[in-house]
Amino acid sequence: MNRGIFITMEGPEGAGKTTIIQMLGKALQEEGYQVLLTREPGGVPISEQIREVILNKANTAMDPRTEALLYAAARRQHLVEIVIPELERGGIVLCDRFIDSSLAYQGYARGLDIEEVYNINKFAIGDMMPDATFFFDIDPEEGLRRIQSNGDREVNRLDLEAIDFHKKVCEGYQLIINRWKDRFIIVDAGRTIEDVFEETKARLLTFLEKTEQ
Ligand SMILES: Nc1ncnc2c1ncn2[C@@H]1O[C@H](COP(=O)(O)OP(=O)(O)OP(=O)(O)O)[C@@H](O)[C@H]1O
Ligand SMILES: Cc1cn([C@H]2C[C@H](O)[C@@H](COP(=O)(O)O)O2)c(=O)[nH]c1=O
Repeated sequence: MNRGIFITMEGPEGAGKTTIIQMLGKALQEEGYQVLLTREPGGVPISEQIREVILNKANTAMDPRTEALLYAAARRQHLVEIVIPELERGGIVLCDRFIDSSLAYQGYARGLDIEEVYNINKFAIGDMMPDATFFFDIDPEEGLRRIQSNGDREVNRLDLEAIDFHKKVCEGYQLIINRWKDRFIIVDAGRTIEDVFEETKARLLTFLEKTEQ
C-alpha cells in the first residue's frame, strides 16, 4: 500500500498547535502537497459529539477511566472514518493532538499510568502510530495566559484544572518524549508565531522530503 504521512502536533494548552497547523496547511498546499488538517478529540461528527461530553464544564463527575475511554473511542472513530482513508489515498494528515495527549493527560497527569492508557489506546488504534510528532514546548503558565487572553476561545473542563495538573501534563510529555525519542521533533513554542511557524515549516518539509525518498 502506498501510505501517506501521518503527523501529529502535541503540547500543553495554548502552546500554539491550532494556529501553526492552520498556517502549515496553507504552506503545504502552496508547495503542492495534498493535506488534511484535523483535530482530536473530534474531526468527524461522532467524535465531535464525544468531545462535547468530555469537555463540557458541567461534567465534573467524570471518572478518569471514563475520560480515558472516551478519548480512545473518539480517536478510533476519527481514525477509521477520515485519517486512514486519507493516508490510503497517499495524503498527508496533520492532526492536532493524538495518543500522546492521552498518555500525558490521562496516563500521567490524572495518574492512571502511562502503560495502562497506552494499552487501551492500542485497542483503539492498532499499529497506527504517527510517523512524526511535533512537540510545542512552552511553560504551562504562559500557555494558560495565552488562552485566557483569547476572548474567542471557550474555556473547557480541562482548561479549568489547577496549574499543578497542567505542570504534570508537561512532565508527562517529557517521559513520553524520552520513550519515543525518534518520533518527536521539539519546537520552542515560547517565541513569536512567525518564528515558531518558520521553524516548524522548515523541519516538516525536511521530514517530508526525507520520508518520500
Ligand atoms: N507564539 C505565540 N505567541 C503569542 N500568542 C500565540 C502564539 N501562538 C498562539 N498564540 C495565541 O495563543 C492562543 C492559543 O493558541 P492556539 O489555539 O493555537 O493553541 P493550542 O496549542 O491549539 O491550544 P489548546 O490546545 O489549548 O487548544 C491563541 O489566541 C493564539 O492566537
Ligand atoms: C486528545 C486528547 C485531548 N486531551 C485534552 C487536551 C485539551 O485539554 C483538550 C482538548 O482541547 P483542545 O483545545 O482541542 O486542545 O482535551 C486529553 O486530555 N486527552 C486526549 O487524548
